Amino acid sequence: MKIYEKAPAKINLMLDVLHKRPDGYHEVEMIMTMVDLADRLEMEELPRDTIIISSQAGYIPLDEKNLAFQAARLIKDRYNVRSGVYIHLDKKIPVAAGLAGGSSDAAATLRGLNRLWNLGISPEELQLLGAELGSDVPFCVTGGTALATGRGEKLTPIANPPQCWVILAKLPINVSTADVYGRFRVQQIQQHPSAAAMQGAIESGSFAAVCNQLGNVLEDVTLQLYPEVAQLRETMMRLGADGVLMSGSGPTVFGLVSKESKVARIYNGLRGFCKEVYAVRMLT
Ligand SMILES: C[C@@](CO)(OP(=O)(O)O)[C@H](O)COP(=O)(O)OP(=O)(O)OC[C@H]1O[C@@H](n2ccc(N)nc2=O)[C@H](O)[C@@H]1O
Ligand SMILES: Nc1ncnc2c1ncn2[C@@H]1O[C@H](COP(=O)(O)OP(=O)(O)O)[C@@H](O)[C@H]1O
Repeated sequence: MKIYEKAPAKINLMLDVLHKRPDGYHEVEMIMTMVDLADRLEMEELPRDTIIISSQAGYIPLDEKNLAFQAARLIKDRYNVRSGVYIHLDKKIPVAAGLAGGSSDAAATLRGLNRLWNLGISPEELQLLGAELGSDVPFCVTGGTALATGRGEKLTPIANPPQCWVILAKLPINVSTADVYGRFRVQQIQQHPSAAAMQGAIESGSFAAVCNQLGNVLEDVTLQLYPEVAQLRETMMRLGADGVLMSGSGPTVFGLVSKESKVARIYNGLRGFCKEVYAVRMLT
């Protein structure tokens, strides 16, 4: 039997860092949602006690460094599953981009193997397993739109933002999340974005209000390291996106656009500047 799972990318509509914790992680407040740009996973049971990963993408690890491998190993160990699994990853989400591609693959693996092996694990338990793999994995398990606190693993589902187009642009730079958090200094932040204000904007259903509340304190770090990302951000604004922000630790910059008539112009304008551009819908 084969099981298929879709692993969508996330964007952070707001991201604030409160402080660095004694365990080295940062306490955050984020509002995250999913967009319709997704990896596709195919999972098939193997009689032997082994985990095999393949992918059409030549640039991700296929061994135990792969987050899908780690998710399969975790679920096998925790639930004493003797059989193995073959997982094929059809990668569409850019890697190390601030879009949680690896985390979403891990979450899709947890969901898929729960079905493949009839384990009956609840979504809450899958989220707890996900937290052992990475801070963004619990959100990717259930998706939707959520306020994430703690190191990102404590989730409160909230309303979906008003439907719109999301234009994503990624320059050929790989950003390390650990490096960006490592360089972040909370005392250098002059204006913190507000989770409450973003939640209010979303609940009001006003697209303009959502655009006004976009904010990400990690932008300062990544934009300073890579001035070309700042340029890309400005270009997206100039081309007429209604709201622009860097997602997560970057370097992907996204623009929210309400009018379909503007999408092609912005998309084509960016393509002159950046090879990887996607125009997708929010997954609401
Ligand atoms: C910044 C965000 C925003 O959604 O996303 P990405 O840019 O990675 O997509 C997340 O906080 C990333 O979550 P994730 O990529 O799962 O991070 P993890 O694997 O848990 O941690 C990688 C490293 O980032 C740092 N880290 C991560 C989360 C956090 N709240 N504080 C941290 O300081 C730690 O140094 C950790 O060793
Ligand atoms: N299934 C996977 N897909 C993508 N990257 C993966 C995967 N498994 C492990 N990785 C590694 O995880 C790192 C971060 O990848 P990714 O999740 O795409 O970044 P981000 O969290 O910034 O969105 C990369 O260095 C990549 O090699």
